[in-house]
Amino acid sequence: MSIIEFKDVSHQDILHHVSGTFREGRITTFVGPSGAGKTTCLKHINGLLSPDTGTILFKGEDIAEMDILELRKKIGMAFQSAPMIQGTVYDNLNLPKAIFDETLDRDRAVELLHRVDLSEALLDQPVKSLSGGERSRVAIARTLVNKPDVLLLDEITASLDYRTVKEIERLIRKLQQSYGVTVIWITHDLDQARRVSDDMWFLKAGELLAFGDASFIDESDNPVIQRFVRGED
Ligand SMILES: Nc1ncnc2c1ncn2[C@@H]1O[C@H](COP(=O)(O)OP(=O)(O)OP(=O)(O)O)[C@@H](O)[C@H]1O
Repeated sequence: MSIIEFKDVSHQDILHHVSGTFREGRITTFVGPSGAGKTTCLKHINGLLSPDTGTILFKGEDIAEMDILELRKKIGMAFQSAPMIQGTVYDNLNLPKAIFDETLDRDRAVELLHRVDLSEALLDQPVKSLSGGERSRVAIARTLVNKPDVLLLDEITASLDYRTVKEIERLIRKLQQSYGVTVIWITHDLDQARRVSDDMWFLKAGELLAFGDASFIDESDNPVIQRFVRGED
């Protein structure tokens, strides 16, 4: 079943009549050349950007009609450059609650750290003392604070070393399998996309050329996709 659907979405000169679905409980990876519109699509899903024309449905409801803060409770987002505020790990995990004038229980904060395989000893550490991999995990834990149905992740493993990249990949899979969360993410690494995707969306120059089961990336007879796979684009 689809959890999010784009219906004929256009945005400035960046996205052109994009129509496609994201299946519930799956990991979908955006692939395609630089500047294809991947990040722009992602930002449309949690209302950071709005379509000029067309509609985006979340569980059948037009997100333009939804309360934006409620939408962002249901759709958590972490960027590569996940902005961390100065302060402790707890301060950062508390941010999504603070937006609603609420406070995150410390017990819940510890539980979130465990979910991303971090020790509770980190809770009162300043974030600036963390390694890149630990920061990525805190960024992911922060997206889980409001128990979202969907996680949006943009390039969260860029600039991490190979071993840490693999650990974060395992974590993404674990979150999907253990909690049934739908993951929609972007990576520039096609091998990584193959390793971690159930589904893919292939974008080129703002057009969605293919979407669905990830196997299409290696089986497509579309010359544009074939060139991308050969590393020629
Ligand atoms: N705020 C903006 N105003 C105008 N153009 C923008 C804006 N943001 C992005 N663009 C342009 O839109 C196009 C798509 O950008 P986007 O970042 O969505 O692509 P992408 O596929 O994520 O690229 P990359 O893989 O390089 O991150 C690019 O040509 C970019 O220069």
